[in-house]
Amino acid sequence: MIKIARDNLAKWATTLAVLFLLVQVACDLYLPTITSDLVNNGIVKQNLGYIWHAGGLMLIVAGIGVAAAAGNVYFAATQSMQVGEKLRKQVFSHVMKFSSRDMSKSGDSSLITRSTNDIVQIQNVMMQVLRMMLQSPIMLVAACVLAYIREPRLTKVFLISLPILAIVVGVVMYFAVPLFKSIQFKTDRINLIFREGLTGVRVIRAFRQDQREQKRFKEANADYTDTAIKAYTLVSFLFPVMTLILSLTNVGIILLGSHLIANMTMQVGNLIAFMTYATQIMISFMMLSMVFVFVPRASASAARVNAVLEHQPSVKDLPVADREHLAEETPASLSFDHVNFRYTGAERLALENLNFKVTAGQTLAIIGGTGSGKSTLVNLIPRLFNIESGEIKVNGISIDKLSQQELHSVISITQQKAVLFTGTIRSNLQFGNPNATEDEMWSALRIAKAADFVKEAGGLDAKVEQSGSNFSGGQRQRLAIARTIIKPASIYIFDDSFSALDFKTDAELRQALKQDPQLQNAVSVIVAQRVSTVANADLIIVLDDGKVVGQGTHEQLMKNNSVYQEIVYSQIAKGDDQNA
Ligand SMILES: Nc1ncnc2c1ncn2[C@@H]1O[C@H](COP(=O)(O)OP(=O)(O)OP(=O)(O)O)[C@@H](O)[C@H]1O
Repeated sequence: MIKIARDNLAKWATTLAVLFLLVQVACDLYLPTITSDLVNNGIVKQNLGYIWHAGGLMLIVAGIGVAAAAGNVYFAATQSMQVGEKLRKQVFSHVMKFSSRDMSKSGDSSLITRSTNDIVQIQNVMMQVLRMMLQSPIMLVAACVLAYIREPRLTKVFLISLPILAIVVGVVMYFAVPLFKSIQFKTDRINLIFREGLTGVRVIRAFRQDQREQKRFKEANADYTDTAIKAYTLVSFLFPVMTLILSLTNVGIILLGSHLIANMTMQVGNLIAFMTYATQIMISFMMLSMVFVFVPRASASAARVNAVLEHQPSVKDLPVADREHLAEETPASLSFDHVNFRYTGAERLALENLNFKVTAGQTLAIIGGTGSGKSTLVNLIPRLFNIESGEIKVNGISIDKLSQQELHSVISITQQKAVLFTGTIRSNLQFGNPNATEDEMWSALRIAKAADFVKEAGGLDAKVEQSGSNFSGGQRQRLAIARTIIKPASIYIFDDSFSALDFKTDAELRQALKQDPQLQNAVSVIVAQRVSTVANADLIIVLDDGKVVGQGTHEQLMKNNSVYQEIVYSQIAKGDDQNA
């Protein structure tokens, strides 16, 4: 919390908030003294002039107090909201640097809770600190001193009430603080189930698992609600108990005070002032106790946000001085030299001893069964993961020596699951190339066989809903392909991007890609399950369980590779391979 406050609160605004607060506290503390003097010297002595004088002074002091409170609220609110804004920005831009491994480590639903709910907790506590939490200890100490100065004999009452109050607050905190901390983790769980339910709604319905999912959500929701009820009930219990203690304290003060007044050893005004100070002491104590509830909760949130901000992305760039750069005139090429890769914590290598080189104008195809490592291989090219040993070169330079930004600027990729963003067709294509002209957009859409349905949908400004849900799976893939080819790059990667296309469209699309001048000067990497998609490639790599079991052209592999032959024959047998 302290680190977040130090890094994100503007010093001048925070100082002003504290200064306004001090003025407000001074006014609040001065008012009972004026009231006491007004009663003792004005009302009791029937001195009208003094009453007018003290009344006027009261109005001025109260006015200054209100103005100072307004100033404090303004700076406390703007500062705390800006802390929230800065933190959300920092978390978002830091998470953007995360590799797939970093993302899966934190969990995306937890990252969402951290950047929303946790940051709200922090900003609320910042507000309370700048508003009440600084005020209460100052008020508490000052009111005790002033009450003692005004009437030391009455302070005996506090010797009983304050320890009782401290015990009540301590007991409540002991039980409430762990509950508040666990609320954050339970919010994560609700978000996780909610997200899975929303993204998998069709699957859930298709498998008739609605009841099971609803039960899972109901349990997590009930668990969260139970904890929240317990935590807030405990805290709410504090207020009536404190009010009771405050009332009893006032009764004690009145009993003792009336005795002193009857003995003519104390003035009525002093009793009124003392009671006001007593109320201020009790209220400050109550506010201070809230510090012990909300600060630990926000500290737990701050620790969760700091954990994200301090997490070092597993894929890091070399220091600027050690980096190499891509030369514009270098022809495109991609090479793997004795590359081994293992997922973190895995016992076995996911990819073993990969060796190949493809140059400008060539197509590399990767084929293999489910889980053989095809996507893993292509994800190594943009360095989404670090390899264990060996070397990958793009345009002749080792990818470890390039900044990720520079590397990504020459790679254009369509992932296995086509991801579109909320907006329009135009904004999605501009993701690939922000400077693309309308002609270039239509050309990319034509090559990707997407122009017809885009025209029908209303053209480039047709809406794309969240995740492209208003388009079919095949349409989404074609739009993702158009976005890939509109980007000028040296390496084009299509990770199983043709799987949702029918054979005819698949063949037409590959033909169109072959004729595209941009792709003719680049390396194309195609991952596929269908032999028809890969048959014309310059180099085909056959993967099986992370190992290269065949490497060559379609003709070479048909002659001497049993695994490839098996794939081809199984597809012919199924009638899949009409175009091979
Ligand atoms: N993030 C990950 N962490 C750990 N293991 C992973 C991860 N991603 C994939 N794997 C494992 O690596 C192996 C290869 O997976 P990969 O996704 O590369 O296969 P694939 O050939 O692309 O499969 P498919 O054709 O089904 O898409 C699988 O055994 C998979 O379980």
